Amino acid sequence: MTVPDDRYAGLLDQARALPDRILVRSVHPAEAGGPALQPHPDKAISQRATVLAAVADGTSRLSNVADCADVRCNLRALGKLGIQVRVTGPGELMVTGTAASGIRITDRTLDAGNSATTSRLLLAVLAGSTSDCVVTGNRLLRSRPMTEVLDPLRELGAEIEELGEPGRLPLRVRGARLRGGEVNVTVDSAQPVSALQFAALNAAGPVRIRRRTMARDHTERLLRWTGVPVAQSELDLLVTPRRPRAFDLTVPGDPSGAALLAALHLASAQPGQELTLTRVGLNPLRTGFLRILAAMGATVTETVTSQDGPEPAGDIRIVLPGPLRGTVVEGRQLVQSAIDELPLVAALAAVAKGRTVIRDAAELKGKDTDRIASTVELLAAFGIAARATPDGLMVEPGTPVAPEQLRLPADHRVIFAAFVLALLAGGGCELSGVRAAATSHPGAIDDLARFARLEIR
Ligand SMILES: O=C(O)C1=C[C@@H](OP(=O)(O)O)[C@@H](O)[C@H](O)C1
Ligand SMILES: C=C(OP(=O)(O)O)C(=O)O
Repeated sequence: MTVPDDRYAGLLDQARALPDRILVRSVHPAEAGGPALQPHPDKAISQRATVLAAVADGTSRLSNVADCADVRCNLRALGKLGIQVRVTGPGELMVTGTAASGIRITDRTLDAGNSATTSRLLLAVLAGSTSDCVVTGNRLLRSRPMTEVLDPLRELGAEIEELGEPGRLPLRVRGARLRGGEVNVTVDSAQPVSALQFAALNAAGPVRIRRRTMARDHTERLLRWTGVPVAQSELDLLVTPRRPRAFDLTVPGDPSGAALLAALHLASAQPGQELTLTRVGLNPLRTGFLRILAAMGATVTETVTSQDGPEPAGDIRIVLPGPLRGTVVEGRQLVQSAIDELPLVAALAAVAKGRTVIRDAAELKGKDTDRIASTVELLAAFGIAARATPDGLMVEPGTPVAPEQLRLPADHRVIFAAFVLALLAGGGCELSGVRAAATSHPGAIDDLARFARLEIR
């Protein structure tokens, strides 16, 4: 996968093609007391904020927008719907919203690329519009399940036709007048809950969304902040249809990006060496990785320094006083709050004292790859015994040994875990397929270069 070459390329901050093959030569621990690091901007909030701006009343200004392949696909799709998106500086966008009836399609086929979030949010916005479009994605995305979004949208009256395999993209959406009512989300995932909130904005009456797990609540926070009534009672959300106000948002740093930097640090640091990360989103529904690190023996301090937008943000300090300990990661809410970081947990578990078990994470099977299988395979490539279980995996620690050459799967989260394992093994490992890191984080190789000597092949 390459960073899509479109009219946003070259304009946002990190726009450039990545190398596909790198040699991790050796580890060089970050200097003691080195500078604080700032993770890349949050992808999940960037995705939601751009779609929200597209349906808001007026022109919104977004800063520190994630420049990654998933967000580019999202922007390109919005462009095809006639939404005016102007890049005004690195990571800065001005987006002028259009009422559902004002969508002016320039191309009926919207390609979400690799991004399930983009595809699911688009399906919801289109379901209540006056347009007739096809939402599709790349080969990986076309194999991912869509029924968790399709079924409740249809209950609200959406007209969606499956053009390929049942329950998969490509899907044709003929815009319809959606009704209000009650819908159930029967998976742990945050995406259907977000999608249904977007659908509710344009429904004929309030929509109650019943879910079984609290997961990232960025959409509810953004909607409330832009004037849409979203009431919560226990796990249920009640969304009253309303056109959101235009807004001015600075996207915080990505907790997933913070997790990568933290894992690279822990894989290379001397005991007692500290890492400080700044301007990170500290939404507790996203920071489960920090709680898992604490359970593994790290000392983690979070300090909220800004709460003015819809999300808390601040600094994270991490220090590992002694060796990592194995842990049990379980419980749907904890798992959801660290869902994208579980491959990193498994990588660090390779050198922990004692076994690590991850449970309640069956959802990982429906990501860019089956992340349970690909994480187990990755660990095996480094000589670490890991085993897939029906809802997670088990890691028996050992001594990671770098394979001379390793072809990585097209899954950014597994690639990040490979970077951590390459450090834990002390380097000496050529990794190919690393370009897919651009899905969420084109700067991932630069992050790795802070902790290792690299050669671009
Ligand atoms: O809502 C989101 O932005 C996301 C939610 C998670 O997926 P699920 O909602 O399918 O768990 C996560 O894995 C994905 O990276 C982004
Ligand atoms: C799975 C991910 O995103 P999405 O579901 O949006 O493709 C991810 O970023 O790890």
